[in-house]
Amino acid sequence: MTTAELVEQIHKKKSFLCVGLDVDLERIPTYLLSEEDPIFSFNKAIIDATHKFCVAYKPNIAFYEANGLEGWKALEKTVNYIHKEYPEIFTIADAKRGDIGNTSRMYAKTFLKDLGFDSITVAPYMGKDSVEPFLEFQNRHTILLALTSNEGAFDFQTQKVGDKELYKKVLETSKTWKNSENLMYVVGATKAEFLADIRKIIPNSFLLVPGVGAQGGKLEDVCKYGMTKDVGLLVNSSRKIIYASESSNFAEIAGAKAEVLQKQMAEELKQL
Ligand SMILES: O=c1ccn([C@@H]2O[C@H](COP(=O)(O)O)[C@@H](O)[C@H]2O)c(=O)[nH]1
Repeated sequence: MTTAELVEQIHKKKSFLCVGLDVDLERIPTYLLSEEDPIFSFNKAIIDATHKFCVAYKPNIAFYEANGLEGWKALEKTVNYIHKEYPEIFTIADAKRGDIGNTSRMYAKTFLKDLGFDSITVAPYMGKDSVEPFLEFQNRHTILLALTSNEGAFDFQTQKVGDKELYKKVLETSKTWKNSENLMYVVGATKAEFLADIRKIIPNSFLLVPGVGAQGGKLEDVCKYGMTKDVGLLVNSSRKIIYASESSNFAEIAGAKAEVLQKQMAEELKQL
């Protein structure tokens, strides 16, 4: 999907919500566990109930890998289902990969070609040659970790390297890489106050913003400091939506939670 198509969808749905599909078998309704593929059954119900209110889905790959081969099969079925039934929706493999060039090339092939995700999260730590193999894919997006939502972000990312914080170096340096137009960045909603500075370096890039909901980040703050004229934001919420209810109406309740966020986003979009 191109960025222009993503922006079009955001305006059409009045939403920049990304629903995180972090399926934990210990948290899904127990009656689903007797189904042939409980992970896919859960995802399908969540997707069918929330698709009207969101523009992106983000399965975090850890939750699939943790279930071995069955998990990988469920991941593949989930991304195929989204692309077949709701082709207007942007898909994010939250895999946080990155390695020496020839290894990164394999990660990129797996997620962006074979599984067909529109984007993948990548760690910048190993530098240019670890990220550029992901950037080669046309109309696919590499979402580089810039300033993450967790407390540990202060261990390295906000520390100065020379005269500048590491996360700022990541933003500045990554702009010089080949096919950098295919870059987006992760910035945690819990670090919204950093967004004004971040926008000085990357005024137009799309940001994936996790941390609204369970981690306490505020949508209003993210919009105040991070929104661009083309919106420039995909705000993720996972647990607060998909585990809002553990009973048989879990999907309906997830839909209602997603709608609440969508309505807040529609209000924010009026200010553009
Ligand atoms: O900085 C980051 C990067 C990724 N994540 C991931 O996003 C979701 C957040 O889930 P919630 O349940 O809405 O807290 C999850 O998959 C994280 O691994 C992040 O939180 N922060």
